[in-house]
Amino acid sequence: MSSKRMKGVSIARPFYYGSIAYPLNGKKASDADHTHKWTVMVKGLNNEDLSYYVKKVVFKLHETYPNPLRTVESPPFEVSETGWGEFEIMIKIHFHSSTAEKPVMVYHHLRLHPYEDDINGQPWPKDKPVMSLLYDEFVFNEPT
Ligand SMILES: O=C(Nc1ccc(C(=O)N2CC(c3nccs3)C2)s1)[C@@H]1CCCN1
Repeated sequence: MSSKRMKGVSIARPFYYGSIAYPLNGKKASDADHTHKWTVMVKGLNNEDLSYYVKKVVFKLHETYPNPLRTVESPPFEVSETGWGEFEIMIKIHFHSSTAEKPVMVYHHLRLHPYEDDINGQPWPKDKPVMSLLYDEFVFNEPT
């Protein structure tokens, strides 16, 4: 493959972002009110290493969290916390200068609770995690 970047070509790279939340079910947390532990993340498909083109990811948590702006400069690009509620998390993905791409900003609504009962109508098991992951693609455009 030519090492010279071909003009007028777009390259799409898949990734997903979102959260996985686990009920604490009374287990220890930094704060007695915290009912869940959760992780918000940006991942490549099949655990692809995004650091080939992602330089860092900034997660902006709710302002009540200490140091709400969390910068992650190496994979895994994720932040784990405990808490009691659901809120919007801003995620800003920065690329290596070699890609000459502007940062990408996405918003994720942290989910701790399932939308409804389990798929077969049973109540959601109290220790079952809640995943909310969305698929997207970075599109790198070659200069024309
Ligand atoms: O929940 C919601 N907003 C939330 C903001 C922050 C939340 C949270 O969980 N935590 C703050 C964090 C800490 N507090 C002190 C030390 S760390 C643990 S929840 C909204 C309002 C109702 C519906 N959604």
